[in-house]
Amino acid sequence: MKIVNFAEKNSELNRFVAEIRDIHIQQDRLRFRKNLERIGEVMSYEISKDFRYSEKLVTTPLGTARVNTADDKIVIGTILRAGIPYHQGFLNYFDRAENAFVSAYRKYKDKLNFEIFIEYIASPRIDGKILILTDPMLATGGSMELSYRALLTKGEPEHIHIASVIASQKAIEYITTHFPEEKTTVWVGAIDPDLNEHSYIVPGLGDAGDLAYGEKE
Ligand SMILES: O=P(O)(O)OC[C@H]1O[C@H](OP(=O)(O)OP(=O)(O)O)[C@H](O)[C@@H]1O
Ligand SMILES: O=c1cc[nH]c(=O)[nH]1
Ligand SMILES: [Mg+2]
Repeated sequence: MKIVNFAEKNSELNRFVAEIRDIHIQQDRLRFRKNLERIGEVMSYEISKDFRYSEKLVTTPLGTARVNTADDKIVIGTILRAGIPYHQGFLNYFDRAENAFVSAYRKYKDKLNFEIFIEYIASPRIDGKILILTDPMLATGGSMELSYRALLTKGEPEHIHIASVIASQKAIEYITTHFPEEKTTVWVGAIDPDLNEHSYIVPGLGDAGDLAYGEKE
């Protein structure tokens, strides 16, 4: 399985990731959401290099230009809530893509133990399409896997791109054993070493959904 870790190369994307992590900057919700969106845009550009292209003829006012454009059918799938601004970044580039939304939430039995529940799914058919699953945080990898399984009720994608901003090392291992090896690619802004006892990524950034939209009850 190909795993692309953007932190291994220096680029402006690192600054966006640094800002969403930084306790002095991340409280600015508008900037937090905008940075998730910008990271989605940068990742879209990189992922687009893996698509299939063919030459098209474009009529300009002065003649005909030959342009290589992508032929793949793309579905951007997102996990609520923190996925929303990140999703928008992908949609800014893949503006002709179809879209899927899944809700996944942690239901705590006590302070430390939780189950993940999927209650809502809105998706087109995904057979033979390129499915880009976007969620800024991959902590245990459980929400991503369950969301993928929920989307499989809508067909079998040709390829799956998993895009996250911060993943734990454990989640990367989880994804490599729970997604089809031959047709999954993982794109992450950074891979962090630890999960704490609440299964939050350490150092991570905290709760992405709360930082984007405010605390919930
Ligand atoms: O890999 P996992 O262990 O499943 O954790 C990751 C999930 O946690 C976050 O969502 P959260 O449950 O905080 O929901 P929210 O976006 O509504 O805050 C994140 O956006 C992922 O969906
Ligand atoms: O570190 C984590 C884990 C789950 N959800 C988050 O937003 N952050
Ligand atoms: Mg959250």
